[in-house]
Amino acid sequence: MAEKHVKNGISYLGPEASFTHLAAARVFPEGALVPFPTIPECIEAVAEGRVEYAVVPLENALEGSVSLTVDYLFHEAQLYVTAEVLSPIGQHFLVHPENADAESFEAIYSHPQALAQSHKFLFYTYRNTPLEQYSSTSAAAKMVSELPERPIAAIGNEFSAEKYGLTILHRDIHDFHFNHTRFFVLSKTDHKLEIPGHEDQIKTTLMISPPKDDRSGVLHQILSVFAWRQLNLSKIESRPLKTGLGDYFFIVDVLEDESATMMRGALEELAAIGCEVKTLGSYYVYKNS
Ligand SMILES: O=C(O)C(=O)Cc1ccccc1
Repeated sequence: MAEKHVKNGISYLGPEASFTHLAAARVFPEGALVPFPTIPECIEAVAEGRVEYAVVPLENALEGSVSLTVDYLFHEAQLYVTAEVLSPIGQHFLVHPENADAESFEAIYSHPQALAQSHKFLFYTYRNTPLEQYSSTSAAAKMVSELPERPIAAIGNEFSAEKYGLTILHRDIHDFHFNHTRFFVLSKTDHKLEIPGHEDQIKTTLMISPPKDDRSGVLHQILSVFAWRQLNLSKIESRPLKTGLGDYFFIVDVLEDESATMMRGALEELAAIGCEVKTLGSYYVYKNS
């Protein structure tokens, strides 16, 4: 098992029973999982060597990228992706059992992604109730469990309901059925987590900064590097470089190992056309049920 080799623990966005905790438990079922209150703190813990791995949410099928994670990986830390965990996400409306019959709620707390994923339900059912952003779904659930005297609610998963003794007042309130989140398992060293049960397809994530001269057709040039080599892309996204309006870098997921001949050629050619490439490494996908 992977955790036999994990000496120093695994950071995740806590507290217990967050979606990130469930993702971390998929790849490290018996690992020393250490909760941190924010995503940057999880990433810093692994960058500074206080833990060996960090598990962080990267992208949600309904809401898109978690920009905090993407930007931190690009601007702040040189870390590698050792695995991806793909988890189905079910959002529920959680209340303290003492408030299960409340007519209305003072406020609804959750992680911004969870609030956004449940937007339609909240709009049609609790239009006049303030929505309050919280550091994670499980932190919101924990808080609701500690304040029975306040008629407040949290949005989170079934495990939070169980762990913190909450009642599920409304089940499956996320707006679209296909609600999945991708999580990255990060490390300071470039390697693949290889434990039983991964998907066959290998992936490589690259962060590509185009040449500074802003010449026309540069995105086309970048894409052709992959196209003529028949390297399939499963994602391309632009993020601000934060150097000026209109300056972007591209996050590209390629369905190939970075050590493959075609990939090495692609990386060389990207450098030759003036791109700066930060590779996050190659990894397998682990599906969570
Ligand atoms: O808040 C959590 O539980 C997290 O782990 C972050 C998150 C929030 C919503 C969907 C997926 C991950």
